[in-house]
Amino acid sequence: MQRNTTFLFDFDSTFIQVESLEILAEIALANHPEKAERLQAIQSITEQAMEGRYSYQESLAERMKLLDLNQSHLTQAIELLKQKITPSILRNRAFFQTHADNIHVITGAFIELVWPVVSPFGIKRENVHANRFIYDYEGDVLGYDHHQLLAQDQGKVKLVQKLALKDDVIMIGDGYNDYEVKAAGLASTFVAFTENITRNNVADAADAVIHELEGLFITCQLPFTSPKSPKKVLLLENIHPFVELYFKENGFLVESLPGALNAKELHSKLHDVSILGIRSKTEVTANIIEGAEKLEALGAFCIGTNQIDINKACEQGIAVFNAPFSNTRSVVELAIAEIILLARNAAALSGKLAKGQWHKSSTGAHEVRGKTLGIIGYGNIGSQLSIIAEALGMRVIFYDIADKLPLGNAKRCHHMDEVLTQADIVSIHVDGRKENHHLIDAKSFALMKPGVIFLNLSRDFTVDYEALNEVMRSGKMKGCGIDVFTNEPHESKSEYQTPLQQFENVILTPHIGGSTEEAQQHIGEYVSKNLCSYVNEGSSTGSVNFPQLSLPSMNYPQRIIHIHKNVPGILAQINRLFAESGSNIEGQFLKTNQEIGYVITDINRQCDDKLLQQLQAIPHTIKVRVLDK
Ligand SMILES: NC(=O)C1=CN([C@@H]2O[C@H](COP(=O)(O)OP(=O)(O)OC[C@H]3O[C@@H](n4cnc5c(N)ncnc54)[C@H](O)[C@@H]3O)[C@@H](O)[C@H]2O)C=CC1
Ligand SMILES: O=C(O)C(=O)COP(=O)(O)O
Repeated sequence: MQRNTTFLFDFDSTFIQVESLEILAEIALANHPEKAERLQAIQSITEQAMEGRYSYQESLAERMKLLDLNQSHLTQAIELLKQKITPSILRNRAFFQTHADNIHVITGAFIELVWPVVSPFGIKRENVHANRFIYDYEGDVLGYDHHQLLAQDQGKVKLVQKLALKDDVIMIGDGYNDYEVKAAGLASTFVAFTENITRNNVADAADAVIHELEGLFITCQLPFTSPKSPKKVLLLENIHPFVELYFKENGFLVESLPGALNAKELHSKLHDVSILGIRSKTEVTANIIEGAEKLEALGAFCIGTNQIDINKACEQGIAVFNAPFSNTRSVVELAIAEIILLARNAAALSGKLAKGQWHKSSTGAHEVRGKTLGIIGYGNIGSQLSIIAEALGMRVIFYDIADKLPLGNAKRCHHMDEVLTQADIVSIHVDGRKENHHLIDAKSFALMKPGVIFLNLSRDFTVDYEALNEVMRSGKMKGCGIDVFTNEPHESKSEYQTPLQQFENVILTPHIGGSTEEAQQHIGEYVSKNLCSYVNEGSSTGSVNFPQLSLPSMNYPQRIIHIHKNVPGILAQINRLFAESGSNIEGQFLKTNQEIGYVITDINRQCDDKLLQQLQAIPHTIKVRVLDK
């Protein structure tokens, strides 16, 4: 970069995506009767001040009068603002760290909010210039320090004047008061930053308009460029907020949507997406995968992967990841709760009392101690349920198609019918493979004992729900707990009808078995880290369809990843091409599974286009990826 350049950054709507005072107002006015009017007034004053149509000094005073702040509002606002850092700022953290001596943040926002957000970027405390609150002895905000230069009209101009910078100065911001610094002759260049908001009069006055921070590197001809153009991540179905933050911090562009998408919407969204994150609702069919040209990895932020066409993902060289045990405990706790409540008729009695009917009775209400729990599917969930049920004094029997070690005193049955005929409670925990369609049908219900309690917290299609309705209608069954339904809605708040709603002793939950904060946080951390290390370094740990390789970090100029159908002789062909091109292999890793061969080669130089084309042309090649150190 040119030496002796100082960069002055605005904070609100530049460093962060929002106006910090507006966020603070949202929090402080949350329960205020005039919330809407006051927020609107604050927004309108901010806008007028930012466009240079209103005195800054008065605008700050007016806005502060509308708020009644205390310390807890500030704490909440800081947490929110940390999540609102502008994406291109976030992915260029290295720029701020490298040039910390020459970067100042100059803002009318308050230091209490600004410092926690900018300090992780290595920006120096003495280079952050902001307003400050004044507090009473109880920590409530009395007001702000009117004497600060930044609280006054032309505050930024006065402040920069006082700094008496000797270097070439570049001011970057979205507001008219940022332009004023250049207009006053205190900066050689004013760069209008429009990633969050575009103000036409500000952009018109600017020497350059940049939509993302990378534009600054080009405008100012700085050799400091972002290492690669950022890859895009699409997150659906309300995935835990940690995930968005994690990907942004790792330099990805992230779009998060609250619901699932249908096939058409998903198809059109995926054209430029490298990583897709979903939960159980989004169907990722063969067609969708075929159309997603840039897709490298797919994360199921849940246990089940039956919603994804895994074979097609293998054919296209797309690695699929899930969280095989992060929500196991949550499902088990719900199942245990349902077993107890149904055994006590509590669901029916609670429903009656909710309607004003007091039905105190012990008839048909039972303890679960000593009762036989029959578990179908003794995997992660089934086996953990077994342990907790035994701890409650239940007798456990189970059936699994795989040879599973019985835990505690649980008894393994060799046929599902043995479980169905003996159990007082039957709980289904099989995986979502296609063969399990209507595993439990009318015949299965016929085998069960009268008064049985039935739970399905696995997948809807494992149970014939028409047959379940019939058996509930017949009165044979004591009750059922159902968490998974046919055609579940895509959005979290929707209407939903099922014939099971007509019965009393039922517990119907909207697929919340794994929906606890603990589970979602753990799933978020587990899956996003695996996805990130796959895309950035090639490690496939945690993948459900790729051979699992945990790789050392990249120490050589390039890592070439060759994904191919698992047929003999490919490795030899790859190595012949490396040898012929004069590349020295510094490290090599190979792992195969039934479908895929996964070869990772670290080489001592940048691979040229010819070599890449040759690697791609090896018969049975699915995909070649190149990772730069
Ligand atoms: N309701 C919810 O929110 C949640 C539901 N789930 C679902 O719960 C189910 C179980 O999950 P995990 O225990 O983690 O899976 P898992 O893969 O650890 O265990 C499934 C077990 O079922 C066995 N199995 C498969 N087909 C069978 C059959 N026909 N008969 C007997 N055994 C059979 C397998 O051998 C395996 O041991 C899955 O369908 C999963 O998608 C998981 C988490 C949350
Ligand atoms: O983990 C699973 O397989 C589940 O069924 C949970 O799905 P969800 O993340 O709640 O959409």
